[in-house]
Amino acid sequence: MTRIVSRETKRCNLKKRSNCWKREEADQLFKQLEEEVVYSTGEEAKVHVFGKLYNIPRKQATHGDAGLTYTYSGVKRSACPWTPTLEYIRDAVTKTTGQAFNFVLVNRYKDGQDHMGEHRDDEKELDPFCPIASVSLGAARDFIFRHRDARGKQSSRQIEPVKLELTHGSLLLMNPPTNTFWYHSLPVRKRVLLPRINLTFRRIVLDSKK
Ligand SMILES: O=C(O)CCC(=O)C(=O)O
Ligand SMILES: [Fe+2]
Repeated sequence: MTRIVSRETKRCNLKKRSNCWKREEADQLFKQLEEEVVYSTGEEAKVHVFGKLYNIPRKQATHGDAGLTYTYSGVKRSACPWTPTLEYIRDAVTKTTGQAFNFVLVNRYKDGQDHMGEHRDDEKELDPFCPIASVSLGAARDFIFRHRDARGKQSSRQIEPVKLELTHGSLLLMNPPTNTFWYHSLPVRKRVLLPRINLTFRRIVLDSKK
């Protein structure tokens, strides 16, 4: 695992393993996920921004233990059952990290036009002591972290963003308290023509189980 450093090392606590899965295995996992994952439609495929509903610029699915729900961008999503491939990847991530996960958010970007805006994974139902484990398959994409005090023109501090490339078969661990102090985004990359699937394994505290 490579530790990713910034001047704010203690707070931007990331670890990356580029070759968690070899090329052939990663190809196979991508193919299986394309067959198994059913992406949200209707209300669940939208986000609330300042009281309005918008289509998200990618596809999303949520899977996890029975009964779990997760509110993301103002829309509540319930977890579909684990598929065999998601379970297989989850178990491999648990073996590598020593952490148990009960939920995964799947994001599918059809090409470089699909993206994710700057945000923190700071939902109240997440276990604050558990890292978020991000598995990437398919096209490599840039992933950018910006410190909360260094965003926008009127920012109070000058802290360099942390830029990573998330490649096919890689695993990125976002350890606490990264998501308290750093925002992250997956920007548009017009030259990327191929799809990418990202899985973020999370631990939801069971109080939020309904
Ligand atoms: O696609 C990615 O790598 C980012 C996913 C992400 O930030 C999220 O699911 O919250
Ligand atoms: Fe995120």
